[in-house]
Amino acid sequence: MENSKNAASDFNSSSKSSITHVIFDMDGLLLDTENFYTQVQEIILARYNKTFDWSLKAKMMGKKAIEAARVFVEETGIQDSLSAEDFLVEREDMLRSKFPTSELMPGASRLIRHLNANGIPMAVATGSHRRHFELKTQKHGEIFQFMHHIVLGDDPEVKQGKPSPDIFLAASRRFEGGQLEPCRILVFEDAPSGVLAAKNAGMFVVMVPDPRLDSSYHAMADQVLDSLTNFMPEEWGLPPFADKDVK
Ligand SMILES: O=P(O)(O)OC[C@H](O)CO
Ligand SMILES: [Mg+2]
Repeated sequence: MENSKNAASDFNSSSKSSITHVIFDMDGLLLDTENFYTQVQEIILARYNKTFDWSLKAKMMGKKAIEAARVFVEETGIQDSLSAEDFLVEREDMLRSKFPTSELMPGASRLIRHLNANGIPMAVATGSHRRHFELKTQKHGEIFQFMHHIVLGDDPEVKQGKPSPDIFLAASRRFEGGQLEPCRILVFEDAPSGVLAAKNAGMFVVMVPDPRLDSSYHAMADQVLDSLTNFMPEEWGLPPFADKDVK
């Protein structure tokens, strides 16, 4: 799938070289946390003799917790037995025990360190709320400290979760100098809702999807990679990796 859609090559050179700032999604992009949600949701659905699949996963991932919960109970038809609010309560203990074990996705550390070393301002925009963010990043303070700021799903400026552009526009406003032209921002995302949110904000998006996600979702992204390790900064006018930067 690497570079299976390389729309960067479709852009004129001024667009490609206009990137000055980067915004990262977190779950499933920087951190390998999406499998935790999948495992827990499989367990809960099994109680109702139903199976969790990737068509449902695609509709939930990237969203704020309550928005994803509503999708879960409605799409599976269990809303009369389990409300969205009760679903969140039910999964909480399982998630809280898993999140502190979160690992970085391949290539995340290398890319963040490279952009930081080259003075590229970075932010995180995640649907995760504060309590979950703290648990997930417990082991990764060293990497997240390179972010100029972090916008969370329960931030007051994020009225609606992804695919609304709210979170990316809020992240853009908080860079030095205020709101940037959207074409200067490159977003990294794994979720269909997140890619759409970034496009709704007018930004460029590199999608790094799970291979189980239906490829029809790739069409929205400007570039699709099978791993952050395959990102080539120079395709976006950003400084290239030096040979010494180990993947
Ligand atoms: O992918 P993120 O970082 O926006 O997180 C969203 C949810 O918490 C998980 O899908
Ligand atoms: Mg994500």
